[in-house]
Amino acid sequence: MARKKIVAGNWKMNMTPSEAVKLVETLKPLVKNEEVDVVFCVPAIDIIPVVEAAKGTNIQVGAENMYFEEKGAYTGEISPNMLTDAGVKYVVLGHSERREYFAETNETVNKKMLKAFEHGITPIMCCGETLEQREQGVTMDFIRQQVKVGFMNVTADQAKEAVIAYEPIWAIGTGKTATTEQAQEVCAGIRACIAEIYDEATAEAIRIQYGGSVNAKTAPELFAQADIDGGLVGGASLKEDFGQIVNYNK
Ligand SMILES: O=C(CO)COP(=O)(O)O
Repeated sequence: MARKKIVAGNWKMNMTPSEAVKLVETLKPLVKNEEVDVVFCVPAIDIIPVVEAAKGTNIQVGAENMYFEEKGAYTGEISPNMLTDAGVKYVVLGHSERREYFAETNETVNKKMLKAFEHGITPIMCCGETLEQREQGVTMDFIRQQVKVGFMNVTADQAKEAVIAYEPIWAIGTGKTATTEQAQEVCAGIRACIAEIYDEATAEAIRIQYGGSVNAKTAPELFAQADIDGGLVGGASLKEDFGQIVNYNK
């Protein structure tokens, strides 16, 4: 069975609540595509107004992070229950910016993965190499470790529902998209890694996105690759271009 494409915007630390509502109003008519799951991953404070503004549309709302405990003395953190109660369906976990600036590790990502599944939130787990690692030829070793630790104790049935985003760090926000061949090669490698951990059926079911300077021009070719099931889009998700990216096949 063919996997449904999933195109998610990662707004990062952009858009105040009022700006967020305006952006949803602008994008609402542009992001209709029945062949694609459309997700807006937004800052925590924007979640409630964005869920409200997206009611009755095909837009699903995601968070950009989540804590792995249920509740308690964790000042500043957001729990899975808070997210589901607000209407969140997806959560981005282990984005390279969180790994770099907020000490996120494969182990904390794994704890968050398990919590997300426990609460019925679909994780979008990010992985990806630095330029140095690519040049040293250890791209796949590094990513396999991220995936293997990230999915520790995740069942095959859960993994089938998960999303992995391959985001080469050197391509994020740099305007340097990985070539289609580079992106396809790593996404195929990630799928092979999932087949090793689980089985062929799980590898066939899991959705793998590419992220890193995706734009309206590069999306069609990228998303047409055998192992690329859509994209995680940063900068271009804040503009009308996001509509074209979602409609890459039109
Ligand atoms: O980090 C990204 C999405 O999570 C990619 O960001 P850009 O699309 O801005 O390069």
